[in-house]
Amino acid sequence: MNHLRSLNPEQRAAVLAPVGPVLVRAGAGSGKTRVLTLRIAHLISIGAKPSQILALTFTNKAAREMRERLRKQLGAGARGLVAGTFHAVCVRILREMIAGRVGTYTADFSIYAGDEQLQLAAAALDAATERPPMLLEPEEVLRRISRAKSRLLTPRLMARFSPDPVDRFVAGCYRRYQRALEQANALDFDDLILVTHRLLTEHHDLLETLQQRWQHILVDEYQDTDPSQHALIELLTRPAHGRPRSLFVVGDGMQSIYGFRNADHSIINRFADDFPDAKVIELDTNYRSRQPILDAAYAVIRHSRTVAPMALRAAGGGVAERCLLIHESKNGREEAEQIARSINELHAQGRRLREMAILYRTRHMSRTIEAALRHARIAYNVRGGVGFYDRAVVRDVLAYLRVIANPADNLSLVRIANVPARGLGGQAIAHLSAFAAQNEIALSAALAQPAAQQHLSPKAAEGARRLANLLARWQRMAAGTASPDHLIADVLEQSGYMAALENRVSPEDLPDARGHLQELMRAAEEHDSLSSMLQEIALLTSADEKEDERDQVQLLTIHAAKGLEWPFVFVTGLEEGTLPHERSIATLEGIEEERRLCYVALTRAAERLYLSWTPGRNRGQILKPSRFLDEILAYGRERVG
Ligand SMILES: Nc1ncnc2c1ncn2[C@@H]1O[C@H](COP(=O)(O)OP(=O)(O)OP(=O)(O)O)[C@@H](O)[C@H]1O
Ligand SMILES: [Mg+2]
Repeated sequence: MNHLRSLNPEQRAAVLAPVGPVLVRAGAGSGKTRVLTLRIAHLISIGAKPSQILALTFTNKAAREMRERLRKQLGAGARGLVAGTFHAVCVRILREMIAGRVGTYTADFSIYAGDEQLQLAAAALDAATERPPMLLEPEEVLRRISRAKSRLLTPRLMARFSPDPVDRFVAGCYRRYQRALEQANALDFDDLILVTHRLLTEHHDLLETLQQRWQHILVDEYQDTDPSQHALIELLTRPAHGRPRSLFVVGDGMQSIYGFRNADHSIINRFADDFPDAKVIELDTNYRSRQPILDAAYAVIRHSRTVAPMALRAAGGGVAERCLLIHESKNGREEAEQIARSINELHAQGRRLREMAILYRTRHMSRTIEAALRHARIAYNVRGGVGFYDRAVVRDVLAYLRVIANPADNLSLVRIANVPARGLGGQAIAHLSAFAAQNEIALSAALAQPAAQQHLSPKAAEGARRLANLLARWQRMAAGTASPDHLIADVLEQSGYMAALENRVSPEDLPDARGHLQELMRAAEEHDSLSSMLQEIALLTSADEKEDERDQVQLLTIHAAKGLEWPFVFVTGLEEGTLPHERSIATLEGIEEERRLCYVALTRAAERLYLSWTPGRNRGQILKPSRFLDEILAYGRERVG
């Protein structure tokens, strides 16, 4: 492999390490992802079939990039390799293996996220018979359920072993929430991991099948795995048939930023304890950033109390001037205008817009920046804005499709029951739902039952019959040869949705809404089956969206910037209350995570890092510069003085 020559000795040692548990632990930009990709090429060169390799990444985008790189290196030799997110891989496993083994689930289960989860959590909370020990919002209930799931706790274990009385109360909600999910033949995101884990611990034959299928597992961004993901990896890589555990993980404890999603950054530190024969390799040369940028990152992370900070050495010499610029503005608008000016300067010097990124702590901060960029006529792309699939009309059509694919999906049916209006108002739906619950059938099945229609108004009964007939028609189409885009066209036409679109959206949004529906059909053309289309959409996360090749400045949250790099990076909002975020300031754990987040932000830059702050971001309040900014300045003074 001639690309091995371009590696430094530690990187090469990692790529060529004997098969076994290997951890590459190293700071930002030290080539971890690159080493992981080359490790795959190495495994193939020593006889592994691509189809025996499973690469787990954090976003679909990262997975796509990995497949691209391997295609370049290995050509057709990379075919069959599975690279995907934990969730995507678990969906594949579950579609293949869940039916008949976990409750009443079938292979066509829906995946519930966001709103749908919240609705079920709210219903589970409402149905509680005991009084909660404190005022609880559905969001908080959901957070606690999610946390329990990430630790592989069932409702029973949560009720029995939680030291916290609130958690013991939530365990009851968790049980009801889970029952509602199963009735809808639906899983939430955490279930994808949890249920897969349960399936594989309870069915040894299935575990063996998968261990046979994937003999080598690699994980990027390992610091952001949660305990359930870790347990799943441990299970899948258990030594079997005399083969050693082939597990190759790369990560950086300093970049652990998904604590709010239950990631546990101590997992990476325990690797050598969990796998006593592990080989641990550290890399210390940074190939991405110039030294002053790395010094700024170190100035922040060296104060961490939870990770042992490592200083980073820049490989490249070259100019190290004007790598770090700090700017104070009067308010957020002026900060944004200053950024626009800097971008125009760089652009005038011949740099491309896509070499620049603007990072911010919270999503809403993009609004002011967007206004300034529009005003300065600078092309930009907001990653993770209101996603295409979050738009109301798109979600309506998807709800139709989900009921067609999974007739038990009650929430989706409720969404579209009266869209367009067909006499099935709130009361009719409540009545039908009660009937469905009593008879233990799905809401979609209740629609067609004469006994259920008896107590409806004639108009509602007629609406229910019509909808039931339509659903049956579409289910036949989906089971037959109709392609997903044909099916969507038929749904829009026959349901009357298209004709009634004017009632659904305001006149000025109408052209956009039509455009979105067309776009959805285009997306559908790329799939041969309804279920493959729905699956891909369910797994899109805000961090990944389609790559856009146009020359545009990239706008994104720091969280979404993980693993990426640009020559010029603007990190905005270095104020107390913004970064660190005010919500996190009160606790040590909170500040620690903000510190790591800041480290991630700073280490995205290769050539030049622009830091900005303003005391006047929030009206009626004067903000102080971020402690992280103070630390960067203090470190600079220390080194000069
Ligand atoms: N030995 C090397 N020689 C030249 N360039 C390298 C070498 N190793 C890595 N690089 C380059 O350095 C940059 C950072 O590499 P990579 O993205 O793999 O780092 P990373 O450790 O995964 O970073 P992060 O922690 O941000 O995910 C990339 O542009 C990569 O191509
Ligand atoms: Mg990486």
